[in-house]
Amino acid sequence: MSSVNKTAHPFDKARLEALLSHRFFYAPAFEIYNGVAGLYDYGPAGSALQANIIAEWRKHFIIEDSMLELDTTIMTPASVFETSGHVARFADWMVKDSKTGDVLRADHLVKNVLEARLAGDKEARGEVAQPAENEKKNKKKVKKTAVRLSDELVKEYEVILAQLDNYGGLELGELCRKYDIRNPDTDNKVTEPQEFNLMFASSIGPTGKFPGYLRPETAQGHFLNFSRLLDFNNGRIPFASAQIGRSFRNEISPRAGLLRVREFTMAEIEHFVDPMDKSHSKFSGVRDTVLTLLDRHVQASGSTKVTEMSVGEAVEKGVIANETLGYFMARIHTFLLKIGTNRRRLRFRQHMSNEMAHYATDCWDAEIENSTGWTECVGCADRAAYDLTVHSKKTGHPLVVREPLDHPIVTEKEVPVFNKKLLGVKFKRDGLILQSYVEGLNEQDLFKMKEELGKGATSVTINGKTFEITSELLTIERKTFKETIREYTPNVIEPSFGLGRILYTLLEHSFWSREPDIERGVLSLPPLVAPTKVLIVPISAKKEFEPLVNEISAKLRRAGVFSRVDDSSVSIGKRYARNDELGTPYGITVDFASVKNRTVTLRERDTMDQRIATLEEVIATVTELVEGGIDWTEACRRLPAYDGVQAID
Ligand SMILES: Nc1ncnc2c1ncn2[C@@H]1O[C@H](COP(=O)(O)OP(=O)(O)OP(=O)(O)O)[C@@H](O)[C@H]1O
Repeated sequence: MSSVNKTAHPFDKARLEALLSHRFFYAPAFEIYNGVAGLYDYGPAGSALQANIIAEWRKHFIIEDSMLELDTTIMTPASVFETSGHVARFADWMVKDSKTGDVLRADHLVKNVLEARLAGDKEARGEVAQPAENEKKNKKKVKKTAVRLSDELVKEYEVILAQLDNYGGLELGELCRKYDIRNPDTDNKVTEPQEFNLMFASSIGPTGKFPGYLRPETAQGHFLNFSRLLDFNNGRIPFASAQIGRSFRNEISPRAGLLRVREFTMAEIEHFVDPMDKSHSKFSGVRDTVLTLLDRHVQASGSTKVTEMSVGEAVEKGVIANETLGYFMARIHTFLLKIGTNRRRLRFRQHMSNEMAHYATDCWDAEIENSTGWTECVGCADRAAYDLTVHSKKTGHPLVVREPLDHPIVTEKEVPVFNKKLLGVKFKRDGLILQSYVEGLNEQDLFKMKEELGKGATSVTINGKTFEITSELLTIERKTFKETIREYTPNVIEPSFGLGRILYTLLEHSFWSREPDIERGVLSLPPLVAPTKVLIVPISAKKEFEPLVNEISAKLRRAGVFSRVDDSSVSIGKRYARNDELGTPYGITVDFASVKNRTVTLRERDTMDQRIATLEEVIATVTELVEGGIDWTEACRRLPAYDGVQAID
């Protein structure tokens, strides 16, 4: 078996982008109308890759944990987002170039400028070599100049960068002034940060009187259907709902390809759990999963040093707030590795206190490193009872769990009992004021009143008016109550995935160029998610290959393996090179010997190793390879090597 050196050529973003565009993974939407920033169309390869990631997501999360899948509407009445807090708070801070009026996202501006200054300082100190040409191309960032900074300033910049997500508009404005942060494109000063709401506003119906928004996340659709979901789940908790669908955010300046777009596919889970018990029945199965963690205390100290820790230990030590949150972090980790994310480039970063939504109790982002730095690809938050509580309060619809108690709770209480007739006669309409006042008294005050009434009479003063109360008018009685139902609002743990970010970072992690020819790009996508699993390559387009090619296609189809035939007129080598760029892991070549002997060759993408065997053996092996039952080493053990010549008996 040949070995492969995937790092012989350093990562070259421009080459990857050219490949993705040329092979139509995705492209700017409305391109022939000059495109619109932040909107992309996926082509056949990108759509198939996304569909395969989604299919695995469904298996890994929905099927594994029997989640309840939903498909709720995108267009949402404004009242829903007023209640959820999105109308008031779903915003980013923007600044404008004081002369050109160009708009920039304030936190991104601070980050890009300070990072460029730190890089310039390193260069001035001679700590880094001049970047290679292709490294420069990888970073379409702010231009850096080799200027030496004081040690104090370096420390200050590092602390700011480690806590950037913690800053609001005021602080970002102060940073721009204090460190003279300007628009890097023009060197002009920028204005004070202003809030910009990221939701796309719309109007439902012809009157213009019914405002709506395109949803910026799928979550509200889960919360609004909570009662139905609970009912579907036979009134039992915990359970989780899941939804895969489009979301829309009017991002201020989307310039990072698929990493920041204005329309994207999300996959979200809302796990509803008892606030008194956030343990998870399957936690023991993930306890030993080791995660790379960057907790909030480390960030607060201005560092980005990560710790490797098992989920079990992190929950025990209180680093991760509870078992359910830990369970999902471990499952997210396993999912991302399964689809091909590089483990060394994956970490979980905890939100700092200001960064977290005010109602959330703990929140971790799965961040994936790529050519732009570390990018949040999955958010995993404990949203407490916030969403269900606010929607319930607004609509009057109870979004609660009612659970029969195993052991009813029996309590005794003092209860005021009025002689209603006498109350009306004596105090007329003010009687109601007195009644509600007395009913609102606590146990201790009622007890005191009872004692006084036992002596004949008492009095109370409400808003300056005194009420004389006799024991004929009011008695305080001790009554027994039996509670058989516990009613509570569940808490919600929410893993929220952005599929475009996961897909793009996966493409970066999979991309390399073959030695010695840098032009020969390869995408080493795992068979699980590769758009096409097997390429069938007849040596030429001659009619005599057709029956065998059709037979192989049909057999692979029957085995559930997605294949394509490439019988174009270019050389076999070129056809394989094209499919290496598409990430196709296996190729079956059909030649004259195949027609005669029913033997075909099987090629593996990364090593370019070739094996030879009968059509049936090759199909059985490739099916197992695609299903993940065996790896290429095992396939090599089973099938003899092909030395480049097929004997024709
Ligand atoms: N503009 C976007 N383009 C692509 N994916 C996005 C975008 N905004 C959010 N996502 C994805 O949706 C997931 C959940 O959204 P969430 O609201 O937690 O993101 P966010 O904190 O607003 O992201 P950011 O801070 O990067 O703007 C993110 O982890 C990310 O994968």
